[in-house]
Amino acid sequence: MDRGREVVGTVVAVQANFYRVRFHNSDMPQGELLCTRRSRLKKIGQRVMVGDRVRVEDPDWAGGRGAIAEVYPRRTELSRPPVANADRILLVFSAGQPSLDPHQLSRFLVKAESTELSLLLCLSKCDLVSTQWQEQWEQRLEEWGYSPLWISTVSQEGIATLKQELAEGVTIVAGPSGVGKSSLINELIPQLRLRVANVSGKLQRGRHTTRHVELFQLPTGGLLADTPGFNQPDLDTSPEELARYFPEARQRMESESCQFKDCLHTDEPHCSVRGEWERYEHYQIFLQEAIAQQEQRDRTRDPESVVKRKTKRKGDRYCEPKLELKKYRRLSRRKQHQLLEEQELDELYDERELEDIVD
Ligand SMILES: Nc1nc2c(ncn2[C@@H]2O[C@H](COP(=O)(O)OP(=O)(O)OP(=O)(O)O)[C@@H](O)[C@H]2O)c(=O)[nH]1
Ligand SMILES: [Zn+2]
Repeated sequence: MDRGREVVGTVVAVQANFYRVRFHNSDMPQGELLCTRRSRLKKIGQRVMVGDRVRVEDPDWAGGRGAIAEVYPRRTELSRPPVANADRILLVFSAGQPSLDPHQLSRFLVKAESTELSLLLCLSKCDLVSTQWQEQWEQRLEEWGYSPLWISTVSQEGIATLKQELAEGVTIVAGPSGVGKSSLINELIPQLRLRVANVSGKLQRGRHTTRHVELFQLPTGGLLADTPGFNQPDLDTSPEELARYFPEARQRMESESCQFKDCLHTDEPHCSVRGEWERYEHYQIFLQEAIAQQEQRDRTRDPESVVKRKTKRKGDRYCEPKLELKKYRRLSRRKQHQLLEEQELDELYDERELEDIVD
């Protein structure tokens, strides 16, 4: 990969205008370089994200510095947390302490599904629950469309399997507070604890600010993003899309379509989704939320340009994004996030902190 004066690597952290780029070749003199972004990229508005594959020019191995000259096309892109090329979400929920809350689990599952990345559900602290309890939940989750991996950092159950699952690609860890994410990450990357303690509290603090994302190298291969950025399960999906994020609803829609193309699966006639499945109730609750969010969004932008208004039976009004404009709307929202994040990142680190990072 080292073609004279350029190398290709992965951005593992973004700190103000600096990028930590990691190289996987064993023949590199060292694993990482602290890089700036060529002004040409700045001019064309090319953003550099954690997870980006980049070409670095003029690597100065002795000084540990370089300059990013090119960002390769992204396979995937998340805005919250801002990570490029992520492959999967590792959703961690605790089997006991705190106990498994079906409603909260459902929210996180829907949120994870909405990223369209692959999803791995881990139920942690399984040392605290009986096999019988596990079997019951396993059956229940199967009906939801999921097969969980039971893990425990105490008994080590599932840890080896999990390591294999994560050995390739980029994984984003998500899940509510207290379920054992930190314990799990320390188990997967034993060096990390050491490293966090060594860097004068800097990374430690970084890990707990909502904007900071960092990719850690797993000893068995693969990269892991530990970020609290994903942990507020605000759904942020349109009412029309919501059903797609329930495997049970997807399955029903695949075997038989609803009479109306824009069916929201509430009280429409000949709906294939409405019915006797456990999480239908969750669907209805999330739908009300999604409709409320949609209305909120509509109020804050020019309704003419983005939505067409419709009147449903019983006079309920709701808004539907015009199809051809939806794409544009998405882009522009992403753009907004992007600008905001760049601005906040710049504000987050002052000059003195920058010097710390460079040291
Ligand atoms: N019994 C049992 N306890 C565990 C296990 N894993 C973690 N814990 C305990 O659960 C508590 C929370 O663990 P953390 O790793 O801090 O959880 P977290 O998800 O990182 O929490 P936040 O930092 O708040 O997001 C700690 O007291 C751990 O010792 C496990 O497998 N079994
Ligand atoms: Zn329907």
